[in-house]
Amino acid sequence: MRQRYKPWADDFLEENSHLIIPDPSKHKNKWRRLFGNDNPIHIEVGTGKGQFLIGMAGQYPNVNFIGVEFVKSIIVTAAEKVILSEQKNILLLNEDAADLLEIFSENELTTIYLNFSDPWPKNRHEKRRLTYQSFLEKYQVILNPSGEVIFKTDNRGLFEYSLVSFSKYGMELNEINLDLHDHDDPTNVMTEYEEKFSAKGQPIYRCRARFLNKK
Ligand SMILES: C[S@@+](CC[C@H](N)C(=O)[O-])C[C@H]1O[C@@H](n2cnc3c(N)ncnc32)[C@H](O)[C@@H]1O
Repeated sequence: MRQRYKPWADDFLEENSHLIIPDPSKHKNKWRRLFGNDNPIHIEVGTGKGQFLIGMAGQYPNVNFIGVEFVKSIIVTAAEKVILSEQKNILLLNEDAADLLEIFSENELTTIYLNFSDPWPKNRHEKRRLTYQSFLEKYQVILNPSGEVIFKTDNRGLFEYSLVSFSKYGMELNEINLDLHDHDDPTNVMTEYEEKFSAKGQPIYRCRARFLNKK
């Protein structure tokens, strides 16, 4: 995702620390307190510029949404959009998904969205894919027993890899969709990448996956 360098990004982060939460491990097991309600928590990992999160927050006002994005300049763009949207049920974290276990406690989340995750097509980069086993291990801990991972992508190779990775890990696969836009689904909130790729006529793949044996 291309972004301009934003030299003022650090100041922006500091001024908006109510939205882009610094030192998030302090809130481990206390995220609902920060939202000021007892609603379920859904996170998007690799949230990009925030379009999906804002759309979902509007559609589901009784859900707390958290976007995790490790590129500072991108999360600043997402934050600017969240501020304009005036949605109160969104928080953002400028963090690496590799650190999710430091940020969320066991069973704290209901849903993890992986939208158009970077494919990392080279074999030697497999460990960076957000559906690699080491990430699944983290998702398994922080999702509650009925929680699920919902994965959307335009990338056939990453989709196939991820279905295998989920299955090998013993996850239950549900609703494997090979052309999400084949029919109108008014509940589907499009991400920036989804808009771009579906406008080019590319099929969008989606699946839902659940951990059967929660540790
Ligand atoms: C291809 S973009 C997709 C953005 C958005 N989800 C969408 O669908 O439009 C992937 C995003 O994931 C972020 N990302 C990749 N790996 C990450 C990680 N380990 N932790 C946090 N963010 C990550 C990238 O910086 C990038 O913004």
